[in-house]
Amino acid sequence: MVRRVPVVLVAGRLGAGKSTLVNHLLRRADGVRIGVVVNDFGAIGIDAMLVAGQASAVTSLADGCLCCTTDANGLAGLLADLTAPSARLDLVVVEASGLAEPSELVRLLLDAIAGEARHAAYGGLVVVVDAVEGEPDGPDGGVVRLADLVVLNQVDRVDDPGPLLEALRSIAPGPVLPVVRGAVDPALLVDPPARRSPPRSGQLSFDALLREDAPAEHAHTAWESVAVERDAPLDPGRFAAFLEAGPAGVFRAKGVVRFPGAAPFVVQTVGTAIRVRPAPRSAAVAGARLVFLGVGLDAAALHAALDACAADPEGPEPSLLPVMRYEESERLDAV
Ligand SMILES: Nc1nc2c(ncn2[C@@H]2O[C@H](COP(=O)(O)OP(=O)(O)OP(=O)(O)O)[C@@H](O)[C@H]2O)c(=O)[nH]1
Repeated sequence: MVRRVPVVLVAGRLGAGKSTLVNHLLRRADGVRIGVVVNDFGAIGIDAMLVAGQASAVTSLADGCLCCTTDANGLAGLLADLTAPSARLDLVVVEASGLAEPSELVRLLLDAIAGEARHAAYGGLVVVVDAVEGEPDGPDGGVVRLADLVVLNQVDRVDDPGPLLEALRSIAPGPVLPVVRGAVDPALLVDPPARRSPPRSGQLSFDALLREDAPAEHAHTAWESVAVERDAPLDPGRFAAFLEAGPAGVFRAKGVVRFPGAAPFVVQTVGTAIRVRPAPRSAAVAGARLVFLGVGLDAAALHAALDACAADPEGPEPSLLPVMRYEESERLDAV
């Protein structure tokens, strides 16, 4: 089965806690092999030094701001190396300098995925906001509006993070996670090895996700998952519109979906980034099996939304175009 390695961008202003978050991910990796690209502004490479020794692979772009790196041998080349099957990494985290422009970083990453870094997948833009300094109406507001996941860090340093949390939730398109010392569970970003496909060929990891759905075991972990199954095919247009709208609180979604008159598709989303590919033969579904990961999920609303995506059983076969727009190329070697 084709395997792509998610690449997560971690941005946020100076001192927000990006390095702390990356280090937390590395410490909590629990078997997940993480590669880190650190973008230090200036040639000293302090941040790279601070994460070195914990990551499976650490690479530093010490020559300046990551968003200025546009040559093919820059970010794209690095990501191509780190996500190659031979590197055997599960996740790559790019820690941007506090000076990098996140929208440019996302563009660079997507260009890299479309080009040289063909084994990479978009893993999301994580924006770290400092609970003391963060002002959604200030400079952070613009970045927060782009984030697939907002991490409200340093909540231990304020008496009541509630108002800022509410303000961020009102402008962020994705979930907002309040944490101390960047304590984000890596399982929110990537499937942990124990939950990945077992050796039996073709079985999909979301099966394991359904089984091992127990995020509450970690006190600091505030994310949750909701599984939705449907017996009847979905309408491609309605389902695509549902994903494009970005269901409230959802950071990642994955599963298998069937549309009228077509073989099943594997669907994966990070924020509003959607990827679709034909499902392996073993993934037989009559309608849909989906798992949503996020913060503050409304299970009833997700179930109702999927109900509203049902195809009209009496109607003509709908066009697959709204979904096929998101089909990823199958030019990868099977790995
Ligand atoms: N009290 C408290 N301190 C924190 C927390 N998170 C990070 N810090 C501290 O805040 C300072 C800045 O954290 P970093 O992780 O270096 O921030 P950064 O965003 O990587 O900073 P730059 O690399 O300069 O952009 C460090 O001294 C951390 O130890 C937190 O949740 N609570």
